[in-house]
Amino acid sequence: MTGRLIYLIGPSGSGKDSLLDAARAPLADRGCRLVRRVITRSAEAVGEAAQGVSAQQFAELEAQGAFALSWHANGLAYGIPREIDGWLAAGQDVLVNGSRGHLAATRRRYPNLLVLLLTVDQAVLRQRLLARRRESVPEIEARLARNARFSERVLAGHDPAVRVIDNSGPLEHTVEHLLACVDGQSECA
Ligand SMILES: Nc1ncnc2c1ncn2[C@@H]1O[C@H](COP(=O)(O)OP(=O)(O)O)[C@@H](O)[C@H]1O
Ligand SMILES: O=P(O)(O)OC[C@H]1O[C@H](OP(=O)(O)OP(=O)(O)O)[C@H](O)[C@@H]1O
Repeated sequence: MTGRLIYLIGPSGSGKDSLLDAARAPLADRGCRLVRRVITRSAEAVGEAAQGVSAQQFAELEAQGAFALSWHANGLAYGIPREIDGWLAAGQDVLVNGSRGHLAATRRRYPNLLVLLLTVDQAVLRQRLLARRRESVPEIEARLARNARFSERVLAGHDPAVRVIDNSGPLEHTVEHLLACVDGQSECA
């Protein structure tokens, strides 16, 4: 049996990286793999266990077929290494930090996708992005503006394959909710 691709999406600053970091050990206990993304972001700014590459290196990797999924957003290019297909074929679940903008394309390639949508109160979101200090203030404003294109469209569908996880409260609660979703428990709304 093939594994499930679990696609974690949500606004910039909603806590995707923090959640994946905090859930790393319990996910590993469940045999769920996390994949290291390839991003055209400078190594100092990466802030997650990602491989930083130049735009040219990214294009070369993409042309070589190194990515199972890739997209452009926020002035950056992001790639999900093709090794996830081997893990899925071997029956392992794989959780990736995904893109709302690339959701439809990801679904076409992985129809049985489980989508986890991480949300956070809008005011909290701005504060968290500013406190993170990874982007400049104009870049943060651009990321906040990008949200308007997605959140309602994704939520409005009432799609049972999209599970909503709120991260406005303590991260430990969000980790529990994530694990309940991965375990397929009914309290994962
Ligand atoms: N539940 C939480 N409570 C308080 N701060 C959080 C919580 N989750 C994430 N953060 C903080 O919010 C900021 C954005 O989180 P991050 O994981 O980088 O989000 P994303 O990867 O979705 O952009 C980081 O500074 C992080 O430490
Ligand atoms: O289509 P969207 O849902 O807007 O997502 C676009 C990209 O932005 C996020 O990455 P990035 O690590 O740059 O930002 P984040 O950590 O602040 O979410 C997310 O993981 C996607 O790769």
